[in-house]
Amino acid sequence: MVSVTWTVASFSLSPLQVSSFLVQQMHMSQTAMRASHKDFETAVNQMKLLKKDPGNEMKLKLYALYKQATEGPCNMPKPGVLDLISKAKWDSWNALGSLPKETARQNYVELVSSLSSSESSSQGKPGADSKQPGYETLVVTSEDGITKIMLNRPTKKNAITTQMYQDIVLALEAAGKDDSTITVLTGNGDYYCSGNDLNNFTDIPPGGIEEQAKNNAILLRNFVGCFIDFPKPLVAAVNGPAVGISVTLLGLFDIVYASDRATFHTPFTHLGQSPEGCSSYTFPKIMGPAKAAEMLIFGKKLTAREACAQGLVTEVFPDSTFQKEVWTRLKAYSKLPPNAMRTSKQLIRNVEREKLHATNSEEISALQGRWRSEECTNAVMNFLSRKVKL
Ligand SMILES: CCCC/C=C/CC(=O)SCCNC(=O)CCNC(=O)[C@H](O)C(C)(C)COP(=O)(O)OP(=O)(O)OC[C@H]1O[C@@H](n2cnc3c(N)ncnc32)[C@H](O)[C@@H]1OP(=O)(O)O
Repeated sequence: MVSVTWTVASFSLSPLQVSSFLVQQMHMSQTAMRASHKDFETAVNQMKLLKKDPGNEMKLKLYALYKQATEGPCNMPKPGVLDLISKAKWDSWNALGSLPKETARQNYVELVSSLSSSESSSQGKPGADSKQPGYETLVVTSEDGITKIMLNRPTKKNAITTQMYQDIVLALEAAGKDDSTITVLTGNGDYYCSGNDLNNFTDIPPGGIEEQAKNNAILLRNFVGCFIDFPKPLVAAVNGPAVGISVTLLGLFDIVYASDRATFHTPFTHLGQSPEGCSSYTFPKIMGPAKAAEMLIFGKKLTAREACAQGLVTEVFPDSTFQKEVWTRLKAYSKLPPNAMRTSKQLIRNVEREKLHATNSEEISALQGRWRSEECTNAVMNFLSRKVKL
């Protein structure tokens, strides 16, 4: 797939953010010393050396300032509303109005300089997203008969990128074949997972939204299929709030342990979308049709205790002792005879395996329609431009 992105001084831009910051930029440096063309060139090169992605909002600001500094006020026709990326670029640049080129240059230089210094001062600090060799955004460890797959984008609430869907599939395939007896999925940081990374929708291939919907459908079918067919006991350690697909998938796990800080939220309607992860089948079966409808159609958010009362969660632990209690329990389970555990899991799953795959297919064809809809496009745009927070 060729992703439609912008490259400004080595960073690809794929966001939707129209920030009032851009307007503030117009006034920010009017009294500051003017940056020379050489300072500007140095800043452009400095951007190439940054190790950390500065985030979509910042990339948009830089894009707009760069264009203003090099070409002057926005002179392009306004793109159509469905051309999300071009529209966001246009909005950002256009918001700079008649900001003089020299001021834009100065603001660009200051912004890059602040990025460089915050990067050098935060190097090695805990809490930042870190990359493990092999996987971009997962940490996979195997110990005491347990393979742990940890989502590792804490600064983005562990939102699942396209790459991450593929990495999770690879990690599950490997875990299914390794020596461990139990596999655990969990999140790093304060969130378990905030669901699909909504920026995935801005990565538009040459064939446009149609092709994007087809690619997402293939990705999702394979991803959910892996959970349906996972051969060993699969446990979710829900360490914090869970949103979207990270909630719906829970119906395919064998055990779900949750911190009492966790919440369970499936805002599909708000996003102009429909349920996935086989939840249109598993949720009514687990909690009854009325409770399932309130979650899946109306986006009702459940606390951990409510989710437990409704059968989606196996057990809730106080957040302060969550890790200790869960891992002690799992270590004991991992010593049980592995083949007997696998056989029992397979027997339970075989009863409804076909039904689950059929549900997965049906949900995905409904979603393909949703992804092409204006309701979905507008909702995603709203989130990415921060007009609403779910
Ligand atoms: C291709 C297969 C498709 C499968 C479809 C699946 C359906 C779903 O999963 S639907 C659910 C999608 N998820 C959401 O709608 C959640 C969106 N996020 C939020 O509402 C909020 O971020 C939050 C409630 C999760 C957290 O709010 P909080 O104020 O605590 O933190 P923020 O400042 O908003 O987040 C920090 C940082 O993380 C970015 N981020 C968080 N979640 C997502 C996400 N799902 N997609 C993209 N980005 C996300 C957020 O933008 C912030 O980034 P910046 O620091 O760069 O602003």
